[in-house]
Order: sequence, then C-alpha cells, then structure tokens
Amino acid sequence: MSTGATTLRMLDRADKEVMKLTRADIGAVYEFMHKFRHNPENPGLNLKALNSDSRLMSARVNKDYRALLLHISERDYLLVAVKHRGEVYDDLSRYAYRINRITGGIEVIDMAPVGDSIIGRVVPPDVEPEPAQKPLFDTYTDSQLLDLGVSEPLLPQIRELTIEAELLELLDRAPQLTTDVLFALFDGTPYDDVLQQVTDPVRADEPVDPEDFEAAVERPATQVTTDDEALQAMLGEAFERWQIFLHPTQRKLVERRYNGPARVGGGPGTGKTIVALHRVAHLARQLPDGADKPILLTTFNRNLAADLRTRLMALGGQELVSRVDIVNIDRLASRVVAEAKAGGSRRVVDDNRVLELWDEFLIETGETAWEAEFLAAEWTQVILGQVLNSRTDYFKARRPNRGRSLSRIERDQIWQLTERFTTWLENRGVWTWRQVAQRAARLEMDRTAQNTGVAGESSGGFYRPRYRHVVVDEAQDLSAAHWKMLRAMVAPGPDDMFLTGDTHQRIYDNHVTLSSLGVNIRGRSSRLTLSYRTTRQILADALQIMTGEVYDDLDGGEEDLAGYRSLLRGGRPVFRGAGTWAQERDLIVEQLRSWGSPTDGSVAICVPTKDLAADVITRLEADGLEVVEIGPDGPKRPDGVHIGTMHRFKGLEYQRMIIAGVSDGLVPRQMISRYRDTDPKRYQRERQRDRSLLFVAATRARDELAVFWHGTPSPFLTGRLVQRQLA
Ligand SMILES: Nc1ncnc2c1ncn2[C@@H]1O[C@H](COP(=O)(O)OP(=O)(O)OP(=O)(O)O)[C@@H](O)[C@H]1O
Repeated sequence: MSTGATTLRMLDRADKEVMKLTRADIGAVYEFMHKFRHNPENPGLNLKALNSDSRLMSARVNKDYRALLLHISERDYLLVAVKHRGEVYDDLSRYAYRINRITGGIEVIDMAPVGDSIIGRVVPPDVEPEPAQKPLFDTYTDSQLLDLGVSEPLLPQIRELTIEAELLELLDRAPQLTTDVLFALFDGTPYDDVLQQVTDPVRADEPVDPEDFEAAVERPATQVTTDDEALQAMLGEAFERWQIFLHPTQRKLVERRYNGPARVGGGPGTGKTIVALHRVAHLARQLPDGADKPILLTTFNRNLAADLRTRLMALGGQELVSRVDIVNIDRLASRVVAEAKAGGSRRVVDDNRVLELWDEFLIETGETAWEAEFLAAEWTQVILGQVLNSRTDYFKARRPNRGRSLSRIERDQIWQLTERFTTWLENRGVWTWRQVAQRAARLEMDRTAQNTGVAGESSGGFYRPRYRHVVVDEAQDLSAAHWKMLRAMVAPGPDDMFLTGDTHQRIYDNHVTLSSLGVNIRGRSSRLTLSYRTTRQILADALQIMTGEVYDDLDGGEEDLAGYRSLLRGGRPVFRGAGTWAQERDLIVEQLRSWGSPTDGSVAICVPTKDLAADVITRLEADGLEVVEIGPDGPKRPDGVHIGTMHRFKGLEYQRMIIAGVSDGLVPRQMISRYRDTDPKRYQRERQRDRSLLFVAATRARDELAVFWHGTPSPFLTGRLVQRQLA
C-alpha cells in the first residue's frame, strides 16, 4: 500500500467526454478517482504505461472504460481522457501530448479521430474528387502558426483543410489556443492582430521549458480541476462549465496579483461577470478565517446583485457567500447614509424626476434667470456628479461636456439656486439617488480622512477600512460619487479594487475618468474578446449597430471592440420592417409561431417603451400566449414569453430574442433631438446611450435574433442590415 497523498487532477477536455457517459459510468469515474488518490497501485486499477518511453498511462475505470493519465511527477497525475477500452489499446500513436511553447500549458491531442473524421471523409473513395481547393491557411508558414500558439502535432492536418466544415471538425478536438487562433485567422483577422489579441493574453509569464511537466500543470493554460467538485456537480446535474473551467485568458486575470486597482473590459458575453465571481472566490481563499465580510461585490442594480448572489452561491456555496457583502451600489450608499443617520426620514425619488422637480421649484419660487433643463443637468452632472462640496469647489470645477462656459458670477448664482433647491427638496421630504450617493461618498471620505494617518488607535477606536477588497461588475454605469465612496471604503494597495465592465454597454448617463477619482487603473487594464454567449452571426450584426461611434475606456482614453469574436455558429439574424405598428405586431406573432411559440422562458421580446410593451402584451394574450413582464427585479416568473423595455435586459440571456419597435423616432428617442442644436454634447451622449441600449438588447440573444421596425427604420440599423429583409 502506498503512503502519502497522490494528486489526481482532471484536464478540462476530459470532462467533456465524461459528461457524455451514462450516469452509472460517471459514477464509476467518480469512484475511480477516489480509489486512485487513495492508492494508485491498487491492483484493481491496473495502472500501466501505454508506451515505455511515454508519460501516458492507462488505468481501469470499470469493465468498459479506461482512464488515460499523464504521469506528471512521482505522485502527481493528470486525468486527460476517459475512453472505451477498445479505443485505448487499438492505436497508441493517436494520442499526442505536448507543453505548448507559448502558453506553457499541457495539451493532449487525440489525433486519430481528426484523421478519420476529416481527412478520411473529405474524399470518399468512390466519389469523383472535387477540383482541388486552396488550403485555408496556406498564406502562413508553419513557424508563423507555431508562433501564434497552434499545437504542433496538428500542423499536418491543418495544412490539409480546405473548407470551413473540415476546420470545424478539427477544431472540435483541438486545444483551446489552436481553436481560437485558427478561427480568428479564418475570420480574416490580420496576423499581427491575432498575435496581440489572442496569443499574447495567454502567453506564459516566464520562458517555457517544454519538458517541465511539473511547472506546466500549474500554469493557468492547463485547465484542471484539482478535486472532485466537477464530478460531484455532474452527478448532481447542477454543473455549469464556467463554475469549473475558465478560459486561460480569464483565469490569468482572476489569479493575478495586482499592485492596485485593475480593470477587465470586453464585449458582451465574454465572461466579465464570470471573471468577477471567480476573482471574489480567489480573494476569499486567501482570507484569514473569520466571520466577517471583508470583500464587497457590487454592481449597478438590484436584479444584477441578486443574480451575482445566485451565481456566487453556485460557485462556492454558503461558505464563500458568507465572506462577501453582495449589494447593489445605491443600496450600499443608502446603508452608509442610514448608518450615519444622515438622511433623516427623506424618501428617495428616481433620478429621472429631477427635471420635473426643478421645473416645479422654479415655478414656485418665480425664478426665471435659468432654464430648468440647464440647472437640472448642471446639478446632476457637475455638482453631484463631481461630488462638489462647496461653492469654492464649484468655482474651480471643470465642466467637460457641458456646452457653454460660465462666469464666476453665474456660477455663484447657480450654486445659490441649487442650495435653495436642495432645501426645497428636503422640506418636501425627498431626495434623489444621486444625492444619496454624494452624501455617502462624503461620509466615507470624511471617515477615512479622520482615521488615516493615525497609526493604530484613533479617537473612534481601532480604524479599519470597511473592506479589504472591492469587486465591481458593470463598472461602466457607476457615477463619480459611487467611485469616491468605494475608493474610501478600501485602503489603497495590492488587490484593492477589481472592476469589470464594458463602456459600449453604458446605459445610465455616467461618464467618469477613474484616475481623477483616485482609482488608478493605468497599466492594469485588460480586455476579454471571446464571446461565450452569442453566435458569430449575431455578434457581427450587433457590431454593425455600433458603427461610427467612439467609446471611452473609463480613464480618459478610447476603447474599441477589436478582436471581439465567437466560436459559436447559428443562423443569420432576421431584419424586417412593417408599414404600421399593428403590422409589426403581426410580425412578432409570426416570428414566435415560426419558433414553435415556446413558453418555457427561452424567448424574450424587447421594445423601447412601456406603451409598446403593453400593446404587445395585449396582442399576444389575445392569441392565447402566456406573457411575463420583466420588472426591476427581473422576470416575474421563469416560464412564458418574457417581455420588457430595453433597460430591463442588462444581465439577462435568452435563447431567442425579438427586438421590436426599432423605428426612427423610437430608437433613438425622439425627445433627444431637441438637444441637437441647444446642447450638441448632450445630444451626442444621449444618442450614444440609446445605441448602447440596442446593442445590449441584441447581445442578449444566444442562438437567434429578429429585429423589427415599422415606418422608417432606426438610423442605428445600417443600410446593410435593413437591406437584409429583401434578401
Ligand atoms: N469559461 C467559461 N466557460 C463556459 N461558459 C462561460 C465561460 N465564461 C463565460 N461563460 C458563459 O458566457 C455567458 C456570458 O458570461 P458573462 O455574463 O460573465 O459575460 P459578460 O461579459 O459579463 O456579459 P455582459 O457584458 O453581456 O454582461 C454566460 O452564459 C456564462 O456562463
């Protein structure tokens, strides 16, 4: 009997095969892993080398299946595949394993099926050969492909590929980086861009020794699970791949030690939220034992926070969730204010009522020197937006994007008016979310200022920042006040703040420059580019919607979606226009019917306004369909056909989506045209926001997307998309 622990990890590709087995066989794999760890020399396991000079070994799982194992070091093994016993011994040369020279990760390649299914089938012997086609990758040399990280043993097969179908078959079995690289090249991405966007993010941090398997198994590029979690979850059928296997690019970002705030960007569905969740789990693993919650996980709205909680629970169970404070940003701010008893009994009103309130205030007080619209924007964006605390601060404030400049006398007038306005609001027992955020930021900043600089004891007792780590999802939607509050809640230092978000999906009017708010992400900003959600077809059309717009990187620079791609395939999205809104509703019904009118919650309809939603609900209910509205906390029920306005779709995913009412005057909203001449910068911002809303909606669809309009199509639909209906 052996002594000491044996390590048996499972490679991510092995789980794919295991998942295909029957429940009983999965159970046998589970048993096998247990027994093996206990004693690999157990005679029942029949562990033996497949080849005398190879690290590859086989062991018995049950009467039908054999485990293929890579012997890493004396007591360290890697389960790389579970195969039917016939397959394992018939042709030993079919399995190749290598350390990838770029990523440093272990790659195991099952060569034979690649040859069988592609090369063998492409030209069946009794069929006249097709005229020779040009190989897909003949413009690249072997060394160019290897420099991109393509797996060496696959090069001969890659050279034979001439059509997409063959490529797809090959890539189904190929290691991750080979798949990513070849798809990107196949899509026409220039060589240098592939190198930069696909290869560089997964490159090993240190030189790779192609013989050092002990080092290789530890690298993020070797996707493994170290315990029985995966199998246990599979047996319980509660398994989702993201809980266990991250893309090497994702894993690197999760596990890295950052010297200060770090930011992960990337297009929709690239796994930013998944990365944020794993980051929380990674940070939690390093915490000393305790019953407190030293990690804050926050996001913009309530339903997103609820979703984070559910997913974090799935990832690490109660043990993990109990160390994390999961709360949406406005609720966090109101908690701070309530704790300091700084809000009195004021009721919070929605920020979109600000203009209305200014209007009322000006009428009541008879003030006519300034327009309500101008004051509302100045108060929201400059005074609250920059957390200005005094008139002197306001005199000095920069007012980017505000159109006209203001003299000192004018600033003085406006400051006085806003002071009167806030008192007026207070007398009515209300304040806005932005005011709450500003108050909370101020309280937290004061609290920190009072306490820092005093080593150990301070007047209020031993000072500790509220959190040790802050993780923010949907970072693009937070305001300056939110950032100031968060900055004050965690001491500056390694791994203090981790932000994920995509400015292309900014749907609340918050534009910030993080460095000016004390959140310095320079040199610690990365981007994910591979979508796990949407098909290539949907993604290409969604990108058309973004044509011509320029987006920021949260820090004064620009950001684009270069390299954003998907490995998933599906049908082309449908684009159709109707003469009238009534006819467009017929199109919706027709489309639902063509999908078999599923009411299992897999289909959703997205419209620009509440009125349009109400019309569609009436129409569908008249047809006997079960319709479920998406409220501020998400869909009210899981089943039915879901329907909601565009804002409600952030964070959701559907197999099939209809976006209706994408007409001129609705998308973007007609009302913003009044800013076109009076406030062109605001016009630009509002238009960008409406474009982002459409982009967010389009990228919620996993497999199929239909976009409808009546009358003139939205200007965001390019000529190419509108023409599609005629095709
Ligand atoms: N490593 C992974 N393995 C499997 N599935 C993944 C992985 N990463 C992400 N996904 C899946 O991709 C989808 C999108 O992930 P996620 O919500 O994290 O993306 P996101 O970048 O935050 O998207 P958005 O910007 O649209 O909110 C989810 O269904 C998620 O489970």
